[in-house]
Amino acid sequence: MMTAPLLRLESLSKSFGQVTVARDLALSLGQGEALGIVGPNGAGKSSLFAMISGDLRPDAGTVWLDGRDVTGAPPHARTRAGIGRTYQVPRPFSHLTVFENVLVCAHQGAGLHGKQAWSQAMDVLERTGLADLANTAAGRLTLLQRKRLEVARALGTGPRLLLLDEVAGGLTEPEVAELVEVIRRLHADGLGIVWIEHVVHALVKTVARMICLAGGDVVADGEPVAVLADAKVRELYLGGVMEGEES
Ligand SMILES: Nc1ncnc2c1ncn2[C@@H]1O[C@H](COP(=O)(O)OP(=O)(O)OP(=O)(O)O)[C@@H](O)[C@H]1O
Repeated sequence: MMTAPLLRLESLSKSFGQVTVARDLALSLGQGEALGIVGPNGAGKSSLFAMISGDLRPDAGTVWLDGRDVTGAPPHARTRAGIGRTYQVPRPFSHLTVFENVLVCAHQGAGLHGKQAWSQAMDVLERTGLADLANTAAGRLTLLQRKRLEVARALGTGPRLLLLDEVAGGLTEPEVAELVEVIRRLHADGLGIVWIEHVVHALVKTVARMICLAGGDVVADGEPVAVLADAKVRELYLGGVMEGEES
């Protein structure tokens, strides 16, 4: 029997008045695949995540997870079904510790209790390099640590599909390299990943496939190097050089 794709978007459409964020969009992601998404500001990238995670209802079209139609499912049901996401603006519980923040996600997102929730949270802290900061209040973290915590909170919900929204933004080059290592390991462990990122070179080091979104549609889809060399993609970026690509 053929395995269903991890994620399939079929004829997805969404507009806010005159602004179209998805235009009959189709996309399929295999089990354990890592996909990068680039595209100019306002291309509809975050809106796409919102439609996958259930924060935004498409006007038309279907979202399939593991062959199941989840289009009508609310966000918490999609989290239970295996979709974990980060947000561009992280909002951890700043008065809670790093461990407690992830524990809440294991409890609420994955429905785990007691020892199971504890061991899931500890495992996630190890995988994201936050174990030494387990007892630090989230409000005291540096930007890199906050970005790691955002990934950790998404992982706490026990996803099979992880949606990363610009987690490398604002970091120094060595910090980007550290984050890339964390994400590469998650992917190597079999997690399906979709990563929206303006820091293009971080994507190139992590994913084997990239798409470029513009005007609510996929304008290029393929190997990262080929997508970045695509004439349509280069035209979308002023000067033809994308942020971070030169390094
Ligand atoms: N809830 C909303 N109501 C009205 N317009 C919205 C809403 N959400 C997004 N938009 C508009 O839709 C367009 C696409 O936004 P979106 O955040 O999806 O783009 P993006 O590709 O993620 O951009 P960026 O790279 O800047 O994060 C923008 O013009 C935005 O202003």
